[in-house]
Amino acid sequence: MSSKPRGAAIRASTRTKPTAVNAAPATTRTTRAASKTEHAAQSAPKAKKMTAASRKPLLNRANSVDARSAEGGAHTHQLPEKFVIPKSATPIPLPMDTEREPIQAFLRIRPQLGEGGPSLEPYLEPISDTVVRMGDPYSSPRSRMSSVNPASMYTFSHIFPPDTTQSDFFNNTTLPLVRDVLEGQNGLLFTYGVTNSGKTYTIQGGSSEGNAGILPRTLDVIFNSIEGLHGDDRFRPVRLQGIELASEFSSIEPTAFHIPSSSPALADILEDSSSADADTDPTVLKLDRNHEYTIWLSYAEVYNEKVYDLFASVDAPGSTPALGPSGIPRPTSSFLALPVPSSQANPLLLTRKALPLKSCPPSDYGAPAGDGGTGKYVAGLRQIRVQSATQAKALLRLGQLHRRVFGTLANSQSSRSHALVTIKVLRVHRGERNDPTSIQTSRLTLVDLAGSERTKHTHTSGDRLREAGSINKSLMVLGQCLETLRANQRTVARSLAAAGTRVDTREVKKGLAIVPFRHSKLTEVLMDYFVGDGKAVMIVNVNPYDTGFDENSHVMRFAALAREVCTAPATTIPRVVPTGSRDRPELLRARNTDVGPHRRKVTISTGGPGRKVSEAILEVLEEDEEPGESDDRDDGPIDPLVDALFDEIESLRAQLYDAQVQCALAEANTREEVMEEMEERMRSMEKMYKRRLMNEVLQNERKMDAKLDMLQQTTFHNAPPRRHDFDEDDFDEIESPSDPAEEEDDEIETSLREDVREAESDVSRSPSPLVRVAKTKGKKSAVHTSANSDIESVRTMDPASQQSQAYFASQEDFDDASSSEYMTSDVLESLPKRPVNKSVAKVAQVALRMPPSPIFEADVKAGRAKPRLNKQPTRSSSSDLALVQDMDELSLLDKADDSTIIIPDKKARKQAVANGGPGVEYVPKPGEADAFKKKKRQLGKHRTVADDELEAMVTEKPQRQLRRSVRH
Ligand SMILES: Nc1ncnc2c1ncn2[C@@H]1O[C@H](COP(=O)(O)OP(=O)(O)OP(=O)(O)O)[C@@H](O)[C@H]1O
Repeated sequence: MSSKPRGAAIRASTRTKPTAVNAAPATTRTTRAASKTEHAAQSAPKAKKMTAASRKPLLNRANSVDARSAEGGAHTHQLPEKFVIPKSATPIPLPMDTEREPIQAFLRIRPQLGEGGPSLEPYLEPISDTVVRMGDPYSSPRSRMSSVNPASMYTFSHIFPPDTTQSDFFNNTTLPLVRDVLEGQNGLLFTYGVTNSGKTYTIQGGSSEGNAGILPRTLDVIFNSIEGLHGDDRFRPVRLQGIELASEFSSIEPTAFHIPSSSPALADILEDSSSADADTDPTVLKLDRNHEYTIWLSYAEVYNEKVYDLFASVDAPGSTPALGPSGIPRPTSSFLALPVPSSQANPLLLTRKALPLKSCPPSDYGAPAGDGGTGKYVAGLRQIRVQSATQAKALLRLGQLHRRVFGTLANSQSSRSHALVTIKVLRVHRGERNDPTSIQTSRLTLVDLAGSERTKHTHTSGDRLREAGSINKSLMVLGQCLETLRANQRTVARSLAAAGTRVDTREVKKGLAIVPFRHSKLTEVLMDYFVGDGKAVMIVNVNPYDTGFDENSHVMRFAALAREVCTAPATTIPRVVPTGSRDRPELLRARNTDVGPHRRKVTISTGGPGRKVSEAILEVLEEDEEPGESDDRDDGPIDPLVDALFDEIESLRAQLYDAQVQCALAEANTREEVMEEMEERMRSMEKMYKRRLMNEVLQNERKMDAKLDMLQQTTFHNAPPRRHDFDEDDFDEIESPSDPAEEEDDEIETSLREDVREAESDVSRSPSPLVRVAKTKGKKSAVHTSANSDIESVRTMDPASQQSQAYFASQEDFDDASSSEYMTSDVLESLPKRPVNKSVAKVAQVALRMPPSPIFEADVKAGRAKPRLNKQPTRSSSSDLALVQDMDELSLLDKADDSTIIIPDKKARKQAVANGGPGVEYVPKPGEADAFKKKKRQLGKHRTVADDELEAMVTEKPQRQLRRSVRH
């Protein structure tokens, strides 16, 4: 074992050289790091040489904005105004600490994709390149449901607008970490955000050219940079930091690929040709060429609070090589090579085993035995050596396929597990390649966290609910760890400030809170990055058009919290688990509710444009880690009570969700019932109004017919109208609905009765000849007086009324019965009030244009009546008179008119004479026919005479007949 602190010295000398990319921040950092490492080199004990990532004080790095602008400014596209980031006048100061480095939080805003929805307003507005304002678009004033302030400001290390290219994003967030890992430092990068916010796109990238994410770019840059510097694989990494002699299966050679069987295999179904190498990143970092590098990959997922190896089934070397559809050699997997069963009855059973977490032995860190390690490793996680970026990408694709197989296929586009890709770099000086103690180990872990959505937005149940619960729990624990770390760091800072340089660190540490890393597998795996050394970068992905404003606000608050946490040497102290809590079985039971293998069926269905649609039914068996396999040594703070409380929170969350679902269902049911009731009501109302309308139409028709009859009688009949023709019974007949079904509806009946009452009052108000007949029976002496007064009143009327009055008055003069009061002005006035009256009014108007009856004319000629027509001449009074004369002749000559019938009216005459009292007798006028014309009664025949028909009948027919008579 060499006693020279060569590793540190070489690192220092390497890092003084500026790299080709991102030179400015590298220079700044290198200078300080060099002096620190030189100092460390002098004091570092020999044993520390095994520790690849020696604890170096990290400095706050320059924000990547400068680098970005130095590269010529990537954001040349036209952005929506909201996303044009103004140059910040006052840069937001990041917390500076020479001993610690805060977690860097970058915000990436997802663009609005053509998702078919309306163009929405984003609720994020960048104020500067580090500050963003977030305002709830749905709450002004503040929404009842929203638990966050309507508008909040959040500060990030840098904000990347929606049009940031993958290349820019990588250069400014991940490239410094890649350089660090190649230089021996650990790094952690994790994406955080709600579902569909672009986390996977950021890590893995899109399918089109130039859209490769930070993971493939990282691999490209690493292999570009170590070109010609590959080491051998005599040693391999174990655990977190350890190294051991490599076994023969630790790497996959290009020749180790084999051709799959001829029957369709899972791989054929799952293979996504779009994920082929679309593009590669050409960036090359300048490295110390005295070193050799070997790169190792591991791929784990944390699903339902269990850790699984996504490379678990990758085939060992010696298999037949295989080529993927894109022509790129690919590793194979015993799972994916399995042929898909043709029958659905026998699903393909895949089994995988959860891996336990164990504490790293102190020797891995070069610490003396008895000292606790700072981190945990996944026991049994395969670490595979890769020799090219292509090979590494193919291997990762394989892991991704495994993730898909075991993931939620129903939710295949969404990550339901946390995926952790760890790239381990073993670096050794060429001159010391045989000395395992001189090998440096560093690792970069890229984590694609599952979406932090709330269950209520994803309508999850069953397995999905379980997944969501696990995701939320792990993220919640992560947040609480960060919160506790921040609080502890503040406590330490306050103690240091208060006590000056002389402070008992043991006393300070006693006052620190326990960081609850062990309450979630995710935080347990990542613990080393937070309490050990290295650098952590958090990428916050946000979709500002997403409906989950509240969830995004929580993400932003989480980011704000993370930015205040510094990654530093452990601030936690090992605590002995309280003995009492171990004896509390209910707490332990609460913690181990998920014990036992979990079985679920998965249907994989793929296809699409240009691809065959295939389906495979799998049964997935997820076995737990062996009891006792997990490292439960009291090397870290753990309190079962806290664990139980976390579980309680989860179960309460599930209950809350259930309650919300119940509420939503109840609300939906109530809405549906109300809707149905409303619809039923609407239907019955519609029915009722239809019936009512029909009744009204029928009623109007009857009324019109009755009034037509009445008009006909009063126009052509010289005898007093018979009560039978239009009396109360007729109205009763009109009133009472003929259809018994109509009586069902009380409302209609009431309405009808009102209508009829109105109609009755109309009728009673109108001086109907029939009514008057009833009233004036035996009052013949008054007839002429009344007639005279009416004649006088005509003079004061308007021309139209005068015309009607004149006509009826002349009729009255002519009639010897009490027909003196026909339709007077008040009747006509009342006509337009109701539909029935409108019709009657029309009839009346037509009747006004009718020629006077021949009987009336006879009276006129005999000088017994003075026609008002002469007194009140109308437009065509002379022609009317001529027409009347002609009609007189015509009616006498042509008795075969089919529209009228001649009936003797002896009875009516007799009645008139009888009514006239003693001494009254009927004197026929010269030429007067002993008959009257009566229009055929149409009432009972259900035939309605249209207005125009009636008019034609009344006006045109006589003219036609007149012409005929002239011809004769
Ligand atoms: N910056 C971007 N530019 C273009 N498209 C993007 C961008 N970010 C995300 N997308 C697209 O948005 C969709 C959702 O992204 P992605 O799957 O990465 O979300 P996610 O946060 O990983 O979701 P989940 O947590 O459910 O896995 C994808 O179709 C992706 O291609």
